[in-house]
Amino acid sequence: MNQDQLKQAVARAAIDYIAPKLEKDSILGIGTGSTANFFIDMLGELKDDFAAAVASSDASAERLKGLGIEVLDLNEVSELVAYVDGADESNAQLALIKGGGAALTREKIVRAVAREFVCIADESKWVKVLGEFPLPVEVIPMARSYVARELVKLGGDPVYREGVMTDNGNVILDVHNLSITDPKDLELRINQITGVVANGLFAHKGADVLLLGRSDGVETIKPK
Ligand SMILES: O=C(CO)[C@H](O)[C@H](O)COP(=O)(O)O
Repeated sequence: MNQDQLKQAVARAAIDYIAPKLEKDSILGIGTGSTANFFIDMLGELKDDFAAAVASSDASAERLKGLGIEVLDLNEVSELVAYVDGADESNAQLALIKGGGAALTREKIVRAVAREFVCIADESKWVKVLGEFPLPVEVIPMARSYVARELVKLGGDPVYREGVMTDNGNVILDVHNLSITDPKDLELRINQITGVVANGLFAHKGADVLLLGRSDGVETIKPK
């Protein structure tokens, strides 16, 4: 199976996982990226079984609306039955790196409101130690150089993602060459740098379940 087929398989597994949890008034949180897109496209099948969705990006919101799924502003919602999204890396504790698609801040906010985070990923995202994928950090534009210098002090090599502006009007620094042995600690340290809006470590609130697509099937993984 190629990577896209694995992504489709985990999207299908997420539909099967979510379907029994949906009630007529349920609101679902939906993430961003190519794996999330496969999920969104299949979610059309269930659109009469839940009330509405909240999306972590404008792109996902448009895709959902295109299928006739109502999209709500998060401020209108007090709880999401689940949040379904992809990841750039996951370790065995289901601490994640996210933000390859620059949507990390909204993803963190939507995830915070969700009862359960169902992560969907192909096996290329499964790692022993997080950090081979450069860690995205969303930064207020005027703080970019200052934050970059502070990230160097933490041992990383930040690279400005040129030409990219987030849905919140900010910029992204991708931090290379980190070996993240304590994701919870690093998540807090980076958040403490003035000018950082959010970083792509989902360690304090990681995934509750990972549906991991392998060539021999989808594995359901709970945090170690
Ligand atoms: O965090 C994300 C977007 O900000 C995505 O979930 C992550 O980049 C994975 O993307 P894909 O499913 O396309 O591999």
